[in-house]
Amino acid sequence: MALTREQVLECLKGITDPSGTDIVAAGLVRALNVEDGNVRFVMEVVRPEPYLPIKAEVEEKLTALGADQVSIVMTAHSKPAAPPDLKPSRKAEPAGPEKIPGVDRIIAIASGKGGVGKSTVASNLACALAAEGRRVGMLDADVYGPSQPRMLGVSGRPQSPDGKLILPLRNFGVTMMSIGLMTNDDQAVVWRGPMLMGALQQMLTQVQWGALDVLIVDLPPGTGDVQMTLAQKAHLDGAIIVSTPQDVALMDARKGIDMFNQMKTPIIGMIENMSTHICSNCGHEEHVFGHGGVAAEAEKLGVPLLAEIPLHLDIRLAADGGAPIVVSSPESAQALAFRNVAKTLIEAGKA
Ligand SMILES: Nc1ncnc2c1ncn2[C@@H]1O[C@H](COP(=O)(O)OP(=O)(O)OP(=O)(O)O)[C@@H](O)[C@H]1O
Repeated sequence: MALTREQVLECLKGITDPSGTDIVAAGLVRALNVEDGNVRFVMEVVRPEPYLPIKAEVEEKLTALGADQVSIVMTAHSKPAAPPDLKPSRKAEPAGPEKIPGVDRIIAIASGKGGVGKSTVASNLACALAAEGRRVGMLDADVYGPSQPRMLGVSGRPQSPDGKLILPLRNFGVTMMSIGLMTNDDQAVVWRGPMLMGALQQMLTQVQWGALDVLIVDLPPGTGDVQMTLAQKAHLDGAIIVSTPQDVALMDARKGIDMFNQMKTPIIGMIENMSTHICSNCGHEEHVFGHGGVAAEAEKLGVPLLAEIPLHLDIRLAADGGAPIVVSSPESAQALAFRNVAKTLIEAGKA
Protein backbone atom coordinates (compact mmCIF):
# COMPACT_ATOMS: atom_id res chain seq x y z
CA MET A 1 0.00 0.00 0.00
CA ALA A 2 1.32 3.49 -0.89
CA LEU A 3 2.23 5.42 2.25
CA THR A 4 3.13 9.09 2.58
CA ARG A 5 6.20 10.36 4.38
CA GLU A 6 3.92 12.26 6.79
CA GLN A 7 2.03 9.09 7.71
CA VAL A 8 5.28 7.31 8.38
CA LEU A 9 6.70 10.18 10.47
CA GLU A 10 3.46 10.36 12.46
CA CYS A 11 3.73 6.65 13.19
CA LEU A 12 7.41 6.93 14.18
CA LYS A 13 6.61 9.82 16.51
CA GLY A 14 4.40 7.42 18.45
CA ILE A 15 7.40 5.26 19.34
CA THR A 16 9.65 6.32 22.21
CA ASP A 17 13.29 5.64 22.94
CA PRO A 18 14.27 4.34 26.39
CA SER A 19 14.52 7.91 27.74
CA GLY A 20 10.85 8.49 26.89
CA THR A 21 11.46 10.85 23.94
CA ASP A 22 9.86 9.99 20.62
CA ILE A 23 12.45 8.55 18.26
CA VAL A 24 12.02 11.32 15.67
CA ALA A 25 12.59 14.11 18.22
CA ALA A 26 15.48 12.10 19.66
CA GLY A 27 17.24 12.36 16.29
CA LEU A 28 17.37 8.60 15.81
CA VAL A 29 15.65 8.62 12.43
CA ARG A 30 17.93 9.71 9.59
CA ALA A 31 17.67 9.63 5.79
CA LEU A 32 14.03 8.60 5.78
CA ASN A 33 12.90 7.41 2.37
CA VAL A 34 9.28 6.46 1.64
CA GLU A 35 8.52 5.07 -1.79
CA ASP A 36 5.15 3.44 -2.44
CA GLY A 37 4.92 0.86 0.31
CA ASN A 38 8.67 0.73 0.99
CA VAL A 39 10.07 2.55 4.01
CA ARG A 40 13.82 2.89 4.54
CA PHE A 41 15.80 4.84 7.10
CA VAL A 42 18.96 4.86 9.13
CA MET A 43 18.97 4.65 12.93
CA GLU A 44 22.05 6.42 14.27
CA VAL A 45 23.20 4.80 17.47
CA VAL A 46 26.59 4.07 18.93
CA ARG A 47 25.67 0.55 20.06
CA PRO A 48 22.68 -1.15 18.46
CA GLU A 49 21.83 -3.67 21.22
CA PRO A 50 19.69 -1.42 23.47
CA TYR A 51 17.74 -0.30 20.40
CA LEU A 52 16.81 -3.70 18.98
CA PRO A 53 13.38 -3.74 20.73
CA ILE A 54 12.66 -0.30 19.23
CA LYS A 55 13.60 -1.53 15.77
CA ALA A 56 11.20 -4.46 16.20
CA GLU A 57 8.43 -2.09 17.35
CA VAL A 58 9.00 0.18 14.34
CA GLU A 59 8.78 -2.76 11.94
CA GLU A 60 5.61 -4.02 13.59
CA LYS A 61 3.85 -0.62 13.62
CA LEU A 62 4.81 0.34 10.07
CA THR A 63 3.71 -3.04 8.77
CA ALA A 64 0.38 -2.62 10.57
CA LEU A 65 0.10 0.82 8.95
CA GLY A 66 0.37 -0.83 5.54
CA ALA A 67 4.06 -0.80 4.66
CA ASP A 68 5.07 -3.60 2.28
CA GLN A 69 8.69 -3.48 3.25
CA VAL A 70 10.51 -1.84 6.17
CA SER A 71 14.25 -1.62 6.10
CA ILE A 72 16.16 -0.07 8.98
CA VAL A 73 19.92 0.19 8.93
CA MET A 74 21.52 0.71 12.33
CA THR A 75 24.79 2.57 12.19
CA ALA A 76 27.50 2.56 14.80
CA HIS A 77 29.69 5.63 14.65
CA SER A 78 33.04 4.06 15.24
CA LYS A 79 34.70 1.33 17.18
CA PRO A 80 32.60 0.33 20.19
CA ALA A 81 34.19 1.16 23.53
CA ALA A 82 35.69 -1.69 25.51
CA PRO A 83 33.05 -3.24 27.79
CA PRO A 84 32.98 -0.94 30.83
CA ASP A 85 31.80 -1.82 34.31
CA LEU A 86 29.51 0.45 36.24
CA LYS A 87 31.33 0.52 39.59
CA PRO A 88 31.94 4.21 40.35
CA SER A 89 35.09 3.44 42.28
CA ARG A 90 36.83 1.94 39.26
CA LYS A 91 40.07 3.69 38.52
CA ALA A 92 40.30 5.21 35.08
CA GLU A 93 42.95 3.72 32.85
CA PRO A 94 45.57 6.23 31.84
CA ALA A 95 44.86 7.27 28.27
CA GLY A 96 45.23 10.44 26.23
CA PRO A 97 42.38 12.74 25.15
CA GLU A 98 39.92 10.88 22.96
CA LYS A 99 37.03 11.75 20.71
CA ILE A 100 33.71 10.37 21.96
CA PRO A 101 32.13 8.23 19.25
CA GLY A 102 29.38 10.15 17.48
CA VAL A 103 30.16 13.45 19.22
CA ASP A 104 31.50 16.05 16.80
CA ARG A 105 32.58 18.73 19.27
CA ILE A 106 32.93 19.24 23.00
CA ILE A 107 32.65 22.70 24.56
CA ALA A 108 33.31 23.24 28.27
CA ILE A 109 31.49 25.99 30.15
CA ALA A 110 33.74 27.13 32.96
CA SER A 111 34.05 29.79 35.63
CA GLY A 112 36.71 30.65 38.11
CA LYS A 113 34.32 31.55 40.91
CA GLY A 114 31.17 29.72 42.03
CA GLY A 115 27.68 31.12 41.67
CA VAL A 116 28.39 33.39 38.71
CA GLY A 117 25.75 31.68 36.55
CA LYS A 118 27.82 29.13 34.67
CA SER A 119 25.11 26.44 34.82
CA THR A 120 22.44 28.97 33.84
CA VAL A 121 24.49 29.94 30.80
CA ALA A 122 25.17 26.27 29.96
CA SER A 123 21.49 25.24 30.08
CA ASN A 124 20.29 28.24 28.07
CA LEU A 125 23.02 27.82 25.50
CA ALA A 126 22.26 24.11 25.10
CA CYS A 127 18.53 24.78 24.60
CA ALA A 128 19.23 27.67 22.23
CA LEU A 129 21.51 25.49 20.10
CA ALA A 130 18.87 22.74 20.06
CA ALA A 131 16.25 25.29 18.97
CA GLU A 132 18.55 26.18 16.06
CA GLY A 133 18.39 22.54 14.98
CA ARG A 134 21.72 21.37 16.39
CA ARG A 135 21.99 17.94 18.01
CA VAL A 136 23.02 18.88 21.53
CA GLY A 137 24.17 16.98 24.58
CA MET A 138 24.70 18.28 28.09
CA LEU A 139 27.13 16.62 30.45
CA ASP A 140 26.69 18.04 33.94
CA ALA A 141 30.16 17.51 35.36
CA ASP A 142 29.57 19.85 38.29
CA VAL A 143 30.01 16.94 40.67
CA TYR A 144 29.87 19.15 43.77
CA GLY A 145 26.58 20.88 42.89
CA PRO A 146 24.92 19.32 39.86
CA SER A 147 22.10 21.68 38.88
CA GLN A 148 21.31 20.70 35.29
CA PRO A 149 18.56 18.17 36.16
CA ARG A 150 16.65 20.98 37.90
CA MET A 151 17.41 23.61 35.29
CA LEU A 152 16.49 21.36 32.37
CA GLY A 153 13.46 19.93 34.16
CA VAL A 154 14.72 16.35 34.09
CA SER A 155 14.30 13.78 36.82
CA GLY A 156 14.36 10.02 37.22
CA ARG A 157 17.20 7.60 37.09
CA PRO A 158 18.84 6.87 33.77
CA GLN A 159 18.38 3.25 32.70
CA SER A 160 21.03 0.82 31.62
CA PRO A 161 19.21 -2.11 29.99
CA ASP A 162 22.39 -4.00 29.15
CA GLY A 163 24.18 -3.08 32.40
CA LYS A 164 26.96 -1.48 30.39
CA LEU A 165 25.75 1.58 28.54
CA ILE A 166 23.74 4.26 30.34
CA LEU A 167 20.81 5.77 28.44
CA PRO A 168 20.75 9.54 28.92
CA LEU A 169 17.56 11.54 29.52
CA ARG A 170 16.26 14.20 27.20
CA ASN A 171 14.32 17.45 27.41
CA PHE A 172 13.93 20.54 25.20
CA GLY A 173 15.91 18.74 22.48
CA VAL A 174 18.92 18.32 24.75
CA THR A 175 20.28 14.88 25.58
CA MET A 176 21.57 15.09 29.11
CA MET A 177 23.42 13.20 31.76
CA SER A 178 24.31 14.41 35.23
CA ILE A 179 25.97 12.91 38.22
CA GLY A 180 22.97 14.44 40.03
CA LEU A 181 20.73 11.80 38.41
CA MET A 182 22.79 9.00 39.94
CA THR A 183 22.71 10.29 43.51
CA ASN A 184 19.86 11.20 45.85
CA ASP A 185 18.89 14.87 45.91
CA ASP A 186 19.90 15.47 49.49
CA GLN A 187 22.86 13.12 49.53
CA ALA A 188 26.19 14.88 49.97
CA VAL A 189 28.66 13.52 47.47
CA VAL A 190 32.19 13.18 48.73
CA TRP A 191 34.43 12.32 45.83
CA ARG A 192 37.98 11.19 46.08
CA GLY A 193 40.26 11.79 43.11
CA PRO A 194 40.11 8.30 41.54
CA MET A 195 36.31 8.06 42.05
CA LEU A 196 35.89 11.42 40.45
CA MET A 197 37.93 10.42 37.45
CA GLY A 198 36.04 7.14 37.16
CA ALA A 199 32.64 8.87 37.34
CA LEU A 200 33.59 11.48 34.79
CA GLN A 201 35.09 8.96 32.41
CA GLN A 202 31.94 6.87 32.79
CA MET A 203 29.74 9.81 31.88
CA LEU A 204 31.89 10.54 28.84
CA THR A 205 32.29 7.05 27.45
CA GLN A 206 29.52 4.86 28.88
CA VAL A 207 26.59 7.13 28.09
CA GLN A 208 24.78 6.43 24.83
CA TRP A 209 25.12 10.01 23.61
CA GLY A 210 24.06 9.12 20.06
CA ALA A 211 25.01 11.44 17.23
CA LEU A 212 25.70 14.95 18.54
CA ASP A 213 26.89 18.11 16.83
CA VAL A 214 28.04 19.42 20.17
CA LEU A 215 28.35 18.22 23.73
CA ILE A 216 28.25 21.02 26.31
CA VAL A 217 30.06 20.23 29.54
CA ASP A 218 29.01 22.18 32.64
CA LEU A 219 32.15 22.18 34.80
CA PRO A 220 32.40 22.84 38.53
CA PRO A 221 33.87 26.25 39.37
CA GLY A 222 37.61 26.61 39.75
CA THR A 223 40.62 24.79 38.43
CA GLY A 224 40.46 21.38 40.03
CA ASP A 225 40.50 17.66 39.32
CA VAL A 226 37.43 17.64 37.09
CA GLN A 227 38.86 20.20 34.67
CA MET A 228 42.18 18.35 34.53
CA THR A 229 40.56 14.96 34.08
CA LEU A 230 38.25 16.22 31.38
CA ALA A 231 41.09 17.77 29.39
CA GLN A 232 43.14 14.60 29.78
CA LYS A 233 40.36 12.20 28.82
CA ALA A 234 38.38 14.01 26.18
CA HIS A 235 39.38 16.07 23.22
CA LEU A 236 38.01 19.51 24.19
CA ASP A 237 37.31 21.78 21.23
CA GLY A 238 37.06 24.90 23.33
CA ALA A 239 36.03 26.53 26.57
CA ILE A 240 33.66 29.40 27.30
CA ILE A 241 34.46 31.33 30.47
CA VAL A 242 31.56 32.84 32.42
CA SER A 243 32.24 35.63 34.88
CA THR A 244 30.48 38.52 36.57
CA PRO A 245 32.13 41.91 36.12
CA GLN A 246 33.21 41.90 39.77
CA ASP A 247 36.98 42.07 40.36
CA VAL A 248 37.04 38.97 42.53
CA ALA A 249 35.24 36.87 39.91
CA LEU A 250 37.49 38.22 37.17
CA MET A 251 40.61 37.34 39.10
CA ASP A 252 39.42 33.74 39.35
CA ALA A 253 38.34 33.72 35.69
CA ARG A 254 41.91 34.68 34.76
CA LYS A 255 43.20 31.61 36.62
CA GLY A 256 40.74 29.45 34.70
CA ILE A 257 41.86 30.88 31.39
CA ASP A 258 45.47 30.29 32.34
CA MET A 259 44.67 26.66 33.14
CA PHE A 260 42.96 26.11 29.76
CA ASN A 261 45.91 27.76 28.02
CA GLN A 262 48.27 25.38 29.76
CA MET A 263 46.09 22.45 28.72
CA LYS A 264 46.09 23.78 25.14
CA THR A 265 42.29 24.13 25.12
CA PRO A 266 41.25 27.07 22.92
CA ILE A 267 39.19 29.76 24.65
CA ILE A 268 36.13 30.36 22.46
CA GLY A 269 35.19 33.47 24.38
CA MET A 270 33.97 35.02 27.60
CA ILE A 271 30.45 35.80 28.76
CA GLU A 272 29.67 38.57 31.23
CA ASN A 273 26.75 37.37 33.33
CA MET A 274 24.72 39.49 35.74
CA SER A 275 26.00 42.39 33.72
CA THR A 276 23.24 44.90 34.31
CA HIS A 277 20.22 44.72 36.54
CA ILE A 278 17.00 46.02 35.07
CA CYS A 279 14.25 46.40 37.67
CA SER A 280 11.27 44.34 36.56
CA ASN A 281 8.94 46.93 38.15
CA CYS A 282 10.28 50.27 36.99
CA GLY A 283 12.86 49.41 34.31
CA HIS A 284 15.62 51.25 36.21
CA GLU A 285 19.06 49.97 35.23
CA GLU A 286 21.84 49.47 37.74
CA HIS A 287 25.18 47.66 37.75
CA VAL A 288 25.08 45.47 40.83
CA PHE A 289 28.43 43.79 40.15
CA GLY A 290 29.87 46.59 38.03
CA HIS A 291 29.73 46.56 34.27
CA GLY A 292 32.12 46.04 31.38
CA GLY A 293 34.86 44.31 33.43
CA VAL A 294 34.61 41.14 31.38
CA ALA A 295 34.73 43.05 28.08
CA ALA A 296 37.93 44.76 29.20
CA GLU A 297 39.41 41.47 30.35
CA ALA A 298 38.47 39.71 27.12
CA GLU A 299 40.11 42.47 25.13
CA LYS A 300 43.25 42.26 27.23
CA LEU A 301 43.41 38.50 26.72
CA GLY A 302 42.56 38.73 23.03
CA VAL A 303 39.45 36.52 23.28
CA PRO A 304 35.96 37.42 22.03
CA LEU A 305 33.28 38.74 24.39
CA LEU A 306 30.33 36.55 23.40
CA ALA A 307 27.60 38.26 25.41
CA GLU A 308 26.62 40.49 28.28
CA ILE A 309 23.71 38.77 29.99
CA PRO A 310 21.59 40.96 32.27
CA LEU A 311 20.77 40.07 35.86
CA HIS A 312 17.05 39.55 35.57
CA LEU A 313 14.49 37.93 37.82
CA ASP A 314 12.91 36.05 34.90
CA ILE A 315 16.21 34.25 34.18
CA ARG A 316 16.34 32.98 37.76
CA LEU A 317 12.65 32.06 37.88
CA ALA A 318 12.93 30.16 34.59
CA ALA A 319 16.02 28.27 35.79
CA ASP A 320 14.34 27.31 39.06
CA GLY A 321 11.16 26.38 37.22
CA GLY A 322 12.91 23.75 35.09
CA ALA A 323 12.57 25.47 31.70
CA PRO A 324 15.41 27.85 30.80
CA ILE A 325 14.34 31.29 29.63
CA VAL A 326 15.20 30.51 25.99
CA VAL A 327 12.49 27.82 26.21
CA SER A 328 9.95 29.47 28.52
CA SER A 329 10.14 32.93 26.97
CA PRO A 330 12.14 32.64 23.75
CA GLU A 331 11.30 36.11 22.42
CA SER A 332 12.28 38.01 25.58
CA ALA A 333 15.34 40.28 25.50
CA GLN A 334 16.98 38.03 28.11
CA ALA A 335 16.50 34.93 25.93
CA LEU A 336 17.77 36.75 22.86
CA ALA A 337 21.07 37.41 24.63
CA PHE A 338 21.60 33.64 24.90
CA ARG A 339 20.16 32.85 21.46
CA ASN A 340 22.63 35.25 19.85
CA VAL A 341 25.53 33.37 21.44
CA ALA A 342 24.18 30.13 19.96
CA LYS A 343 23.93 31.71 16.52
CA THR A 344 27.46 33.15 16.77
CA LEU A 345 28.85 29.73 17.70
CA ILE A 346 27.03 28.01 14.84
CA GLU A 347 28.17 30.63 12.32
CA ALA A 348 31.75 30.24 13.51
CA GLY A 349 31.48 26.44 13.09
CA LYS A 350 32.06 25.96 16.82
CA ALA A 351 28.74 24.26 17.64
N1 LIG B 1 21.58 36.45 34.59
C1 LIG B 1 20.95 36.02 35.67
N2 LIG B 1 19.87 36.67 36.16
C2 LIG B 1 19.24 36.25 37.28
N3 LIG B 1 19.61 35.19 37.98
C3 LIG B 1 20.68 34.49 37.56
C4 LIG B 1 21.41 34.85 36.38
N4 LIG B 1 22.40 33.96 36.19
C5 LIG B 1 22.31 33.08 37.20
N5 LIG B 1 21.29 33.39 38.02
C6 LIG B 1 20.88 32.68 39.24
O1 LIG B 1 22.00 32.67 40.12
C7 LIG B 1 22.10 31.42 40.81
C8 LIG B 1 23.46 30.79 40.53
O2 LIG B 1 23.51 30.48 39.13
P1 LIG B 1 24.19 29.14 38.61
O3 LIG B 1 23.80 27.95 39.44
O4 LIG B 1 23.96 29.09 37.16
O5 LIG B 1 25.71 29.50 38.92
P2 LIG B 1 27.00 28.57 38.81
O6 LIG B 1 28.12 29.47 38.47
O7 LIG B 1 26.76 27.43 37.91
O8 LIG B 1 27.09 28.07 40.29
P3 LIG B 1 27.94 26.84 40.90
O9 LIG B 1 29.11 27.49 41.51
O10 LIG B 1 27.01 26.25 41.91
O11 LIG B 1 28.27 25.88 39.81
C9 LIG B 1 20.92 30.60 40.32
O12 LIG B 1 19.89 30.75 41.24
C10 LIG B 1 20.53 31.23 39.00
O13 LIG B 1 19.16 31.08 38.71
